[in-house]
Amino acid sequence: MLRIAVPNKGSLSEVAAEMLAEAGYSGRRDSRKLVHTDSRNGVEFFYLRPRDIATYVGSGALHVGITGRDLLLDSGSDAVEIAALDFADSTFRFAAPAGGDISDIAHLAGKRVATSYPKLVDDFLRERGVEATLVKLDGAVESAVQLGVADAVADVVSTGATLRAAGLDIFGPVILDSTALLIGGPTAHAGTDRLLRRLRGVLVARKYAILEYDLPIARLEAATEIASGIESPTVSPLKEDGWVAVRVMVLRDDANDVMDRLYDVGAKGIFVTQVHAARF
Ligand SMILES: Nc1ncnc2c1ncn2[C@@H]1O[C@H](COP(=O)(O)OP(=O)(O)OP(=O)(O)O)[C@@H](O)[C@H]1O
Ligand SMILES: O=P(O)(O)OC[C@H]1O[C@H](OP(=O)(O)OP(=O)(O)O)[C@H](O)[C@@H]1O
Ligand SMILES: [Mg+2]
Repeated sequence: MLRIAVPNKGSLSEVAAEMLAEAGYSGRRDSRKLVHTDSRNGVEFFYLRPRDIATYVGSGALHVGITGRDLLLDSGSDAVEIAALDFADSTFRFAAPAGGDISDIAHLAGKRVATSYPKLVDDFLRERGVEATLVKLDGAVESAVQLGVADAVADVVSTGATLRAAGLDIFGPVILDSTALLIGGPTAHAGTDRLLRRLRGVLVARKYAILEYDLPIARLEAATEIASGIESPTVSPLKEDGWVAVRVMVLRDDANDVMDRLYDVGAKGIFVTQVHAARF
């Protein structure tokens, strides 16, 4: 069985569970359950704290796992990235009181920096020769400055709303661009490729739609320039002479714009349908 580590709590857990369900796996029904076997698909899910997932996978106890790049790097584990999963995008940044005297990483020398990701921050500052004191907190790091336990923070930033509310401004270089990942470790398993193909299928199904239209064959070049598809459009003859039916994948976000442009080059009966699952 392929042994997969999945987040049991926090912002990654729900999206990861949805993605696995869309990929055809069964999941736990009871949120207190720590292990779930999907025997039909030959996989066993272990529900673990996101922060611990890289440790389990890096040690070889579990074959693969879903976690954030920031958590992977902070763990110091030997686990490696297999694929990005297109959710939980964030940046990892320094922030300090707006209008204060810390606006560059050099200003952190001798200061206290609060973070939940001490290895990530320590590695970053050490490489740049900045000696600061790290204050390790579990969460809600943005409050550390107001509460007087730190002079600056290093934390996950998505919209920036949490920092703004705490009166903090981002400064310095981006420490890391993070996203949710499928990670792997030293224990290879033949089932990993199938899992990856399924997860990629979910990403494609979420991102793309199927566009179909009829077109005078003479306009085919112009139309395929507008929508060229992932590989190549499928072109079938229509009963009416000189016309073809075209089927092509388009980015969902572009679908309406592409439809307008195809209409302008003479396409008729243009419609878009949703992709429910895909394999590439
Ligand atoms: N607001 C956010 N937007 C995008 N990704 C986020 C956000 N907050 C946390 N993450 C990502 O989620 C992962 C952190 O997982 P974690 O379980 O700590 O989430 P959490 O929601 O902070 O949970 P907890 O409340 O237990 O701290 C990291 O990879 C981090 O980059
Ligand atoms: O830039 P924003 O969109 O405001 O999001 C960033 C915030 O989201 C996460 O907090 P979370 O809710 O996970 O709380 P935590 O700090 O206790 O982990 C993260 O740690 C930041 O605090
Ligand atoms: Mg958090």
